[in-house]
Amino acid sequence: MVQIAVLGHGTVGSGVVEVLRKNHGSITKKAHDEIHIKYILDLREFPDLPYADKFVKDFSAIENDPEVDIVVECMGGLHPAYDFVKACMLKGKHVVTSNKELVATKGAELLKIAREKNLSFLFEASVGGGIPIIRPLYQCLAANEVYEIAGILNGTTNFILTKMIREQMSFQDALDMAQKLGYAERDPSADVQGDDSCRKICILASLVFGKHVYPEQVHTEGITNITLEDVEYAESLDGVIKLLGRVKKLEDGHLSVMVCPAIVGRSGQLASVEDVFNGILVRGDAVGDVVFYGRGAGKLPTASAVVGDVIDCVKRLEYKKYLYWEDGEKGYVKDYRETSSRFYLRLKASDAQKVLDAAKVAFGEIQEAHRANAPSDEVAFATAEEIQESKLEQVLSQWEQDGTQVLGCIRLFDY
Ligand SMILES: NC(=O)C1=CN([C@@H]2O[C@H](COP(=O)(O)OP(=O)(O)OC[C@H]3O[C@@H](n4cnc5c(N)ncnc54)[C@H](OP(=O)(O)O)[C@@H]3O)[C@@H](O)[C@H]2O)C=CC1
Ligand SMILES: N[C@@H](CC=O)C(=O)O
Repeated sequence: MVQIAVLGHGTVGSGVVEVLRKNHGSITKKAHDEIHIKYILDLREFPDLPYADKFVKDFSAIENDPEVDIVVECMGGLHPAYDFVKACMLKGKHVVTSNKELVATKGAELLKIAREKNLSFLFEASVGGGIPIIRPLYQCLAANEVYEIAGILNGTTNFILTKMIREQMSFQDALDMAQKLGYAERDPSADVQGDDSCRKICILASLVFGKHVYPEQVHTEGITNITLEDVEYAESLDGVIKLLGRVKKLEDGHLSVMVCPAIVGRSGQLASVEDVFNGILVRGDAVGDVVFYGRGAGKLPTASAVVGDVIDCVKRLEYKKYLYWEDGEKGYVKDYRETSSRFYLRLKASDAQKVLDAAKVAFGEIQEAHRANAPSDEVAFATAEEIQESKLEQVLSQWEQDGTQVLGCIRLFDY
């Protein structure tokens, strides 16, 4: 019998317990051993649960119990999650976590400890909720030189955007719903400001390219400035707005990594990913394009990934399969201002035609965008060519000085 402890009994932790209890028989067969939950750590009391006797409030009971083989961390946040996970590993316990903030920030260090101590440190649920993506990347696609990953990596924001686009629901109402459904982070600003997607693209980039990419190296924009007007203009360009995380390997060996709202073409591979679903496009030199799709958040989908890791861990208590990446370094991720994209711009100017003429001079060919009942002082267009970010900043700053107001600026990506 393998004894485990679950840290945190919120959305994910309670889902993990539920799945382990509900599917106990089949999980035992697949793990070739019985998995027994010895402790559940939480700050709250759960006296009415049939497993109320397992709750503890003192972490040291778990840390110091040599019978606990695997610790499943579902508390979230960096502290005390990092301190607890590290302490458990130093005591020789394997760790499974759903905590992307932990992996994106401390992954290289914790993977090093795992290797030194001959332990598993697994985190399938940290990216894409219930979608298998970590294991396919380091196992099934290991033959490839992966050169690009782009994905809708956050269920909450995709849910909000879908509600705004399909039902004209307000941003706040959609966010409230996502919180009630257990999709959002404890502090939902991490979802809507892009930090959650940033952590996830950091994990994927670190795993695929072998060197830690830290969240502070990644230019990150959220969806808080996206309006229903932008949604309508995007439709006229035959596109749809999605929050994307993207990493590309550049020819000089550096990475371009970014999180931002983007207009993707309706016929592209990510446009139809709606609601809480995530879609992750991986480009490999042998396989070509592969898209992973499924529920990116929520209690049971996430528990599915966590429990899958627990089973894998139990099967490998003796023979580890190491995940690994090195510490990162300054300059590894290219300054986003040196990269280029196509852009959609929405502007307010007293002389709209003058702005369109100036746009053609600055950016070359443009495609005008339209929406019903647009005021006469509003113009919107997409550039046909890619523009370097630093050049765009210069042009927009000059226009603002000349009295043109930038109401919207969104990249266009070909996925
Ligand atoms: N929700 C989702 O769909 C997904 C979440 N994740 C990740 O999984 C992790 C957990 O998320 P989620 O379950 O949604 O979060 P919740 O806030 O629902 O659950 C966290 C639980 O941990 C408890 N907790 C927090 N700190 C401590 C502590 N110091 N000691 C004991 N218990 C503690 C909380 O107790 P209390 O409430 O009393 O503070 C709460 O019960 C996060 O890292 C999240 O990013 C990953 C994929 C999907
Ligand atoms: N808040 C996250 C939860 C899963 O990672 C999301 O909405 O995607």
